[in-house]
Amino acid sequence: MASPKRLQGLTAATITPMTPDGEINLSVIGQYVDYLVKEQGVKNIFVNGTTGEGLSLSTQERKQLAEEWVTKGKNKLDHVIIHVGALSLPEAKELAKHAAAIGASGIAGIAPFFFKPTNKDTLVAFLREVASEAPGIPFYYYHIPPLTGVKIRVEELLDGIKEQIPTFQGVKFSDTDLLDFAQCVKNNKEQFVLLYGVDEHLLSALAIGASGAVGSTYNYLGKKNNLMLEAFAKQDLALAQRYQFCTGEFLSFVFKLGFGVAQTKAVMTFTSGIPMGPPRLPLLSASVDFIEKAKAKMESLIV
Ligand SMILES: CC(=O)N[C@@H]([C@@H](O)[C@H](O)[C@H](O)CO)[C@@H](O)CC(=O)C(=O)O
Repeated sequence: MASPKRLQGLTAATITPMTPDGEINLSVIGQYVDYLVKEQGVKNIFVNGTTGEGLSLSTQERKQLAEEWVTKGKNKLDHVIIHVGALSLPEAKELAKHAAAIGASGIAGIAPFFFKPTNKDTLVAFLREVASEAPGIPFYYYHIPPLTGVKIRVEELLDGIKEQIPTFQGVKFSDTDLLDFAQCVKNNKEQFVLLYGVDEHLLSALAIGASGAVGSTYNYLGKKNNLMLEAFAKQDLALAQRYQFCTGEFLSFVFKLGFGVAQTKAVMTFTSGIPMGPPRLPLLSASVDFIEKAKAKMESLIV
């Protein structure tokens, strides 16, 4: 996969489509790529992450999905980043090697979260081993402490990391600690790509200097968020705020109903018309009541 430019703008954290009986459904991925590009204006994807239920998939399934996204994204997408993080180092390394071999444009990894690294050095040691399996493509650290419980500050992690991991390219920062994020930007903006991952706060992160964003809502609110990025670039803060409030209005509505990956699958199904199927246990499908209410809310959104 050609990666002509540094990753910037929006990256959709892809959903893993599943059949009604819970198998991965590769047959709709081509249609999904076209939907992102044509309907949402999103040309970067982050595969097998949180939204993609990556940690609930087998290694074989993760490889199949990575291959399908790379194949179907060819000549259509700019960046296909494959999340290869796993609890087991050999598994993460195998996935990293595989992603490089199939032509992914980059890989990303979370901190292991059962036995956790307790300091920066052990985290870097783990990430270095993973990244070294894919020496020809960029590596991104996926920081998501609400889910991993690993709270090592990214500001600290980035200090000297390029000497340890030569392919280190940036961070997907899925946390609300904007002080840590700001320090990362202040110290590393020229060198690294700093992608923000809490969609409802993206405008704040842009003000701090984020290079772009990775998130679940860019699957179905990509167009509106692209307009927010445009307004921000033109220094039209009032318009950018209206777009941010629009995402916020939808999310604050669905948060009250109960919102996570299962509900994201349902929202994407009714928005795109592409069947995303059920989530995998322990997640449970969104209720009919949720779907009806979320759909009505989505249809009522105005900027
Ligand atoms: C915890 C979580 O799922 N966070 C999402 C957000 O996009 C999130 O869905 C959104 O901000 C709504 O809260 C992303 O950061 C996750 C993500 O990018 C991924 O799927 O890898």
